[in-house]
Amino acid sequence: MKTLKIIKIGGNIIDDDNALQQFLKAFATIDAPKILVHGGGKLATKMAEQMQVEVKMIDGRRVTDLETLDIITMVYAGKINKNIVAQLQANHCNAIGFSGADGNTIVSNKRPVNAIDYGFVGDVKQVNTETLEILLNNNITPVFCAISHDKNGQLLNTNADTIASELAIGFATKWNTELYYCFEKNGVLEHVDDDNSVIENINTATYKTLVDNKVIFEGMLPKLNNCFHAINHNVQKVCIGKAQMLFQKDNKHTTITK
Ligand SMILES: Nc1ncnc2c1ncn2[C@@H]1O[C@H](COP(=O)(O)OP(=O)(O)O)[C@@H](O)[C@H]1O
Ligand SMILES: CC(=O)N[C@@H](CCC(=O)OP(=O)(O)O)C(=O)O
Repeated sequence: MKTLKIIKIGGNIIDDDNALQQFLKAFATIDAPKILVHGGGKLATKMAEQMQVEVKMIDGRRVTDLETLDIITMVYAGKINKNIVAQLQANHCNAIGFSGADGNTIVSNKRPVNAIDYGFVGDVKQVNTETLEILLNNNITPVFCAISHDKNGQLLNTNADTIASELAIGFATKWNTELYYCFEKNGVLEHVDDDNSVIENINTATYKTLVDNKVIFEGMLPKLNNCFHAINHNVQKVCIGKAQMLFQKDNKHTTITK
């Protein structure tokens, strides 16, 4: 089986021009099939505020009305995605930008309205890998933003961590798939302010204890739920940490196991 690395980067890299440049330079040197997934939530919030559109987040998810959907489409699929693709091209990595609508790669259902109406937010129902495999087999690197579609003409906002885990699951039966979540800390930490307190391995049982003891909270909860979703659906390797974990062998990070 061929190995595929799916790498997700969040706000800490995207919002910092130098960090992004450095990361993309290093990413371009990965001489193996790879997919980059990027968020951009912080920039979308900034843009919405500048345009005086109300920002509403519930449990880390953006309530996405039509105006907000326009903003996130411009920011995620436009500004951030195209900038990353251009910089990868400058680093001799042949990249192509994707939303889930492109090549019908990620189909989702608009989240049903229960207690909360999230608006135009999509829950992934299907990942189509055929087009992506043709690109990967020809040394072309897909770059995904956090947008999917419903196959009826509607774009939907889908969390970037979820896009990454669902893509990984979509590939996992045919490829040896590795999923890497890069964020601003060295991994899941025993003490959130101490970057030296990395928990090197978390499994289903220790995860429960860490949540019960409130060691893990806020944004880390949905991120870890995505990690376990992936590891329980054939994804071979799931890691969380700083981007350096990809490039430096002895860089401490967290590995998720069943
Ligand atoms: N045990 C923990 N270790 C590390 N970070 C944690 C932990 N518990 C909660 N967090 C929080 O989770 C955040 C990461 O989630 P989030 O902000 O959603 O990431 P992203 O960079 O992908 O947007 C960290 O910045 C930190 O504040
Ligand atoms: C539905 C939903 O919440 N979507 C996210 C998508 C962007 C994202 O996930 O960005 P980060 O990884 O940088 O947080 C949002 O609009 O904020």
